[in-house]
Amino acid sequence: MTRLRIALIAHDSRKDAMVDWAFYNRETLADCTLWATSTTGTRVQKQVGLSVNMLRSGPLGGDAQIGAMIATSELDVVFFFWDQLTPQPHDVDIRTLLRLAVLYDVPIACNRRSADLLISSPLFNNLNYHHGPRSGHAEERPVGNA
Ligand SMILES: O=C(CO)COP(=O)(O)O
Repeated sequence: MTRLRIALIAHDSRKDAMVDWAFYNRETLADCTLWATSTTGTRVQKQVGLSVNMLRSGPLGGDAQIGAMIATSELDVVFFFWDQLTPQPHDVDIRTLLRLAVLYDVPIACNRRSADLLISSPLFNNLNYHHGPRSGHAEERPVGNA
């Protein structure tokens, strides 16, 4: 079975939650290839002991790198613990990442309970297929399909 390719991202106020969540799910995550924005990834690597491929820090382009990886089918799942109460200087990059995840039908969990549901889903280990952009859109479904 090919390893799932996962991105981990957390805003500062959500990093403790990400570390806690990654620790709880460390056995599952250890079987995946992990990518992360650098501050998030450094904490997960040091505090959980998982091996993480580091991208740039979010404000320095890390979210944009993850968006580009989604567009080139290099990621299967994104866990993004997002702070909804603090303005982010790189908000435009964050929105691009979210837009591309939706466009490319890549599962993305933006809070802890969604992350819990996603990682515990019976479908989790079968997420490394890719539809390509727009495939979920009604106008591209075969005629006759509900
Ligand atoms: O800003 C981020 C996501 O938008 C996260 O970046 P860091 O992991 O480098 O803090």
